[in-house]
Amino acid sequence: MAVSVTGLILCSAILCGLIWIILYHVKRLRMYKAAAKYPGPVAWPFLGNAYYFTGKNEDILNKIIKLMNTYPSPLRFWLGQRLFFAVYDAEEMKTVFLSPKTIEKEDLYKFARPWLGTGLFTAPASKWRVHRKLILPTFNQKILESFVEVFSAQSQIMVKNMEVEVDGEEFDIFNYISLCTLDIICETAMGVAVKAQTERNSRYVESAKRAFEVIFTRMFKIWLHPDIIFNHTQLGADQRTCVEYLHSLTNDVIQKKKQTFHPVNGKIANSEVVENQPNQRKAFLDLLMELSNNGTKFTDEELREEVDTMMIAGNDTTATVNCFALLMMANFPEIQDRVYQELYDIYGMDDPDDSPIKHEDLHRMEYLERVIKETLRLFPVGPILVRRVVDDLNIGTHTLPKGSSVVLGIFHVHRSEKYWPDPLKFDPDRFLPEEVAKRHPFAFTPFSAGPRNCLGLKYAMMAMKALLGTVLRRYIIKKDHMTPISEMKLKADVMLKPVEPIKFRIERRIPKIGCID
Ligand code: HEM
Repeated sequence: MAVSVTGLILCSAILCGLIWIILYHVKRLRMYKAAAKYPGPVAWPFLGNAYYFTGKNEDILNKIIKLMNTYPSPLRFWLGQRLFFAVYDAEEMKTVFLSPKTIEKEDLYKFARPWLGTGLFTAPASKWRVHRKLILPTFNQKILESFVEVFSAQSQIMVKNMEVEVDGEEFDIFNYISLCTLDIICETAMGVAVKAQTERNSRYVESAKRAFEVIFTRMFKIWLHPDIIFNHTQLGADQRTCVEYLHSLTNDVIQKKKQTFHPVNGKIANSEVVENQPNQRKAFLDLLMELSNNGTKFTDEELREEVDTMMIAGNDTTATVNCFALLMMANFPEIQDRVYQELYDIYGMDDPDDSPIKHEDLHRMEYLERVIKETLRLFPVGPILVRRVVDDLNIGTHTLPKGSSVVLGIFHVHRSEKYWPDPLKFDPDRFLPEEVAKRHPFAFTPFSAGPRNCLGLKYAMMAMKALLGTVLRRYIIKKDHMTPISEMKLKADVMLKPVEPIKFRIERRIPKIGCID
C-alpha cells in the first residue's frame, strides 16, 4: 500500500512536470515560429547555441563577429532558452535604438547588479526614466567646463610620472592612464582625491577589472547563471571580494560627505579637494545629494549605485580609448604630427605645466577630435549592446518577437565596407563634416544612441582631449614595430580590450622645425 502511494505521488509529480513543460513551450510557440524564419547556427535542445560560446573570454567576441560575417542581419541564436537576434545593419539599428520597445536592458546585465545595483546603467526602465531625468542636468555644459581643470591637473601628474620612461624601452601605457582616469573620475564624481597616481594605488583598478571579467564570463556560460551554482564557484568568491572593496570605498565617501552636508540651505560644503578654490566646483555626488535634499530623494543605497555606475562608466572606458588613440598615433607618425601641429598652434612651445589646457581650448582641437572618433570607430569600447524586446518590433523586413533579445552589432557596423570604404584604414578625415553628411547617421554609434545613450559623451570627449593633448605636448610616441589593425587581437570583458598590453616608447618633444612658424 505504502509503495502504491509513493508511486502515485511520483506519477503525479512527473505528470505535473510534463504539463508544465508542455505549457511552457506552447506559450513560446509563437517565438519558436518567428525564430525559424531567421538565419543562424544550428541550435541544440536545451543548450541552444551556448556550446558555441564555450572557451576563453577572449574568443567570445571573435565568435560573435564570425557569426555576423557568416549570416546576413538579423541573425538568430539561442543561449539556453533565451532567444537572441543580432542586428548589424545601420537602418535596422536605428529602429532598435529609437524604439521604446527596446529600452529595457537584457536580463544578462543583471549579473552586474551585485556591484552596480540598479544605477542608470543596469536600471529597469521604470526606475531608469525617473533617475535619468534627475541626473541629466548634473552633466550640463557649465559643470563639465568646471571639470576641465581636474582633467588637466591630473594629466599633468601623469606626464610627470611618465618621465622615467623617456628614451627607455617600450612600456605598458595602461598602467599610467588608468590611474590618471581613476583620479579624474574620483574627483569629478565623488569630489575626493584618492591620489591613485601619486600613491600608485591600483587596487580599485584591479578590483574593477576582475569584477568585469567575472560578469562577462558568467553572461555566456549558462550553467553559471543560477546564483546557487555561481555563488559556490571561485568566480563567485572573486566577485564578492572585489565588490566588497569597491562598495566600501564609495560608502566611505558618502558617509563623510553626509557629515559636511548643510541641512539648512541644502548645499554640500565644498568637497575636500576643492576646498580653497574660488570656482566652487561641485562633484556629481554633491549635486545628487543636493537633489535629495530638495525632496527628490535618493536613498544612501541609490546614491552609492549611481556613483559606482559613474565611476565605472567613466574610468575604464576613457582609459581604454586613450590607450588605443595613443597606439594609433604611435603607429601613424604623420597623424601624430598633425595633432601636434594643432596643439602647437594653440600653445606654441609652452609646457603643459606653464599653460595647462583650459576648457575654451578644447573646441580648437578639431583634428584631435577626429582622431578620437576614428579610434572609437575601430575600437568601440561597447562592441555589442543587448536589449530586451518587450513588444513585437518591426525593423523593416523583419519583426523581432516580444520576449526575445536584440544584440546591436556596433563593432561589425563600424568596420563594415558598406559604410566605411577601406574600413581597416585609420583615417580621421572620415569625420570631416562633409564626409559625415554622406554617411548613414547610425553607422557610427560608439556611445550608443537614442534615449538610453551614453550620459557621459561630452564629459568623455573633453576628458580625452585634455589627457591626449597633455601627453602629446610633452612627448613623441614611437613604436618599434607597427601592428596592422587587421592583426590586432581584441577581446571583450564587457568592454573591448586589446589582448596584448598596448606598449610604446616615448621621447621628450622638441618641436620640429616644420612645426614652428
Ligand atoms: C570613451 C568613453 C565612453 C564610451 C565609448 C561610452 C559608451 C557608452 C555606451 C555604449 C553606453 C550604452 C551601454 C548600453 O546600452 O549597454 C553608455 C552608457 C552610459 N555611459 Fe558611457 N561611455 C563613455 C564614457 C562615459 C563617461 C565618462 C561617463 C560618465 C562620467 C559615462 C556614463 C554613462 C552612463 C551613466 C551610461 C548609462 C546611460 C543610461 O542607461 O541612461 N560614460 N556609455
